[in-house]
Amino acid sequence: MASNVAPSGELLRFDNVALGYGDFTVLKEIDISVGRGQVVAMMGGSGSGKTTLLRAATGQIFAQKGAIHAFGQNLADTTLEQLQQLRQRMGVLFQQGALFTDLNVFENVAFPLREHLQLPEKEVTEKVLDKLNAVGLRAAAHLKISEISGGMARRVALARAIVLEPELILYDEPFAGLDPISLGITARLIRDLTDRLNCASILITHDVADSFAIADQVYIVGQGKLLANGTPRQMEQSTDPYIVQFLKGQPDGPIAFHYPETPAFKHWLDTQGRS
Ligand SMILES: Nc1ncnc2c1ncn2[C@@H]1O[C@H](COP(=O)(O)OP(=O)(O)OP(=O)(O)O)[C@@H](O)[C@H]1O
Repeated sequence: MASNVAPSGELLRFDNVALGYGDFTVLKEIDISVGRGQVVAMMGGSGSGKTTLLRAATGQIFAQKGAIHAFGQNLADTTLEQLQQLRQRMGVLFQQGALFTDLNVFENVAFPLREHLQLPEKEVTEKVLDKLNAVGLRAAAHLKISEISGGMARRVALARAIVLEPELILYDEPFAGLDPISLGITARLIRDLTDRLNCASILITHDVADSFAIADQVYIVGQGKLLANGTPRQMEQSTDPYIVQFLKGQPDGPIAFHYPETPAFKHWLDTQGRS
């Protein structure tokens, strides 16, 4: 029983976890702990398994080995109903946080409230305007999605992700494709929302400068495992060649450009008659 109870404030925990698809293991020996009030950056090269970590945190895939606890509950031991209840305590912001184009800004943000809660209309209005205010778009509530910019659409998607006041918010590359100013604003916003909602935020990101400016903890994955974790300052002081290459964006170093050849690839190549 004791192992089922999260230490105070711990919202997500990975213990010696291996993750993958079928018999393919993407990551192994992963230990992660995310506490209330923390902003955590998950970094790593392309294909290193960042999205896979996010899928595991939301129970879309399960650990091949080890245990994943969200809100103190082992995800592998939950019923589908329990898993859905846990997911309601999470907000997920995908890179393409698709908005409903036939609904205006207000109705997009109101959507999860109407789906999950039976609230009086006055309360819906209050909650939606409050979240739109938090992302600086209160006065855009009436606009159609076709009338707002791409950067604004991201912020509407963010307001929608937080409208149910999740305890854990997962962001898949929240900075991708943003200009430097919007990027800085979005980073600040993630920090402020985390503090204001007293939730935890996990960001998958490639952006070192802006995520380091707001993160409490950084995890770097690569070569099938967790390469490093610590505060941004500890990462900056690392002399590990992989970390140095990753943080400086250097083309030459231990990070391979080529996707590794797997048995499945070799088998496919054989069937092409080109081995
Ligand atoms: N549904 C799937 N089935 C099989 N393999 C998958 C699946 N999704 C991802 N993979 C493989 O898992 C590995 C990690 O992919 P993942 O999407 O987690 O990487 P990532 O770090 O998020 O990459 P990027 O930064 O390029 O988005 C890759 O080798 C990928 O081919």
